[in-house]
Amino acid sequence: MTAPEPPPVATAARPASLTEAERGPSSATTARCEPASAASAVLELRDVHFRRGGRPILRGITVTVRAGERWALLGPNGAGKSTILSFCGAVSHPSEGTVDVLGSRIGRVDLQTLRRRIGHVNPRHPLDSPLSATEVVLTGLTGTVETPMRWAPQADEVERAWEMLDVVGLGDRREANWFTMSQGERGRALIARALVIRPDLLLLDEPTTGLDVAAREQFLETVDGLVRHDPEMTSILVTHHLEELPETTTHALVISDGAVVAAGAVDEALTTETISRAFRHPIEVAKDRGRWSARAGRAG
Ligand SMILES: Nc1ncnc2c1ncn2[C@@H]1O[C@H](COP(=O)(O)OP(=O)(O)OP(=O)(O)O)[C@@H](O)[C@H]1O
Repeated sequence: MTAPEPPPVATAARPASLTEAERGPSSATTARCEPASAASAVLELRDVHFRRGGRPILRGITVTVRAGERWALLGPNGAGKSTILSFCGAVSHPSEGTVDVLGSRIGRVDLQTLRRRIGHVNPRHPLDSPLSATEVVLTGLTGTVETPMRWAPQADEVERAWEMLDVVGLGDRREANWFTMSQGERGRALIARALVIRPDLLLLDEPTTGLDVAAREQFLETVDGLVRHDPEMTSILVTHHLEELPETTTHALVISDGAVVAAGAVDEALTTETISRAFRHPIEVAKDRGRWSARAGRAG
């Protein structure tokens, strides 16, 4: 999945509405995630359709994410995960339907302002300079990849960056050079970068891509640790792999071919039936001590 890093300026005008034929199956394929608690909605997608070049990419996605929930977004290649994440990150608009992020309707508000409240962890962070871990985290405050010219952090901002490096277990790596940091350290530094703005919503876009098993486990521990640090944190983590889900995941949205297969409490949404349907292959889903696994089902 290759969700775009939020661009620095608001995006283009809303595309024209879809015709009925282009919309494809709507209510029939829509799984609604009913609110599990009275917590306020952080994100609401209602009957969202999206098309590219006339081709339907998303078909009737409806889901509500509430404060303090930690969602996983799963589905096979090309299912539409990046496209959904681009709405969650206030990067683009649906062709039809509504998206409310942090109480603001996408298409009616300045997206750049909204993005300042959203932390985005993208393991393909395109940094080309030998910034220190502290400097990388500080670029979260400027919303840039590089440190802007003539910008210098205030003392309290540096303190905040160090605090976030402590949270992700990199307290002793403040001066580490981006070029010499391991993939795992980079991933954790990017979480600190996302957290430095005190986001109301954290998006993790296939954050364990490229990590070896030890680094992956350390990364997942870090993600689980965020919940202890801030139990109210709302997050959405995108992955293809059930093994890459943090134990603290509370809900899941499973999509396939642009439509919802399952949405809701994680233990109900991630089952052998829903994952097999989404990936169009018999897959046995198991959960052991808080972690999920998947293996191809065998005949007999
Ligand atoms: N720029 C584009 N132009 C045309 N079609 C695109 C473009 N980007 C994505 N698509 C199509 O939109 C569909 C959904 O893509 P999306 O990237 O959202 O899926 P994904 O679930 O994130 O996939 P992956 O896991 O492979 O990254 C796919 O069929 C893809 O081919």
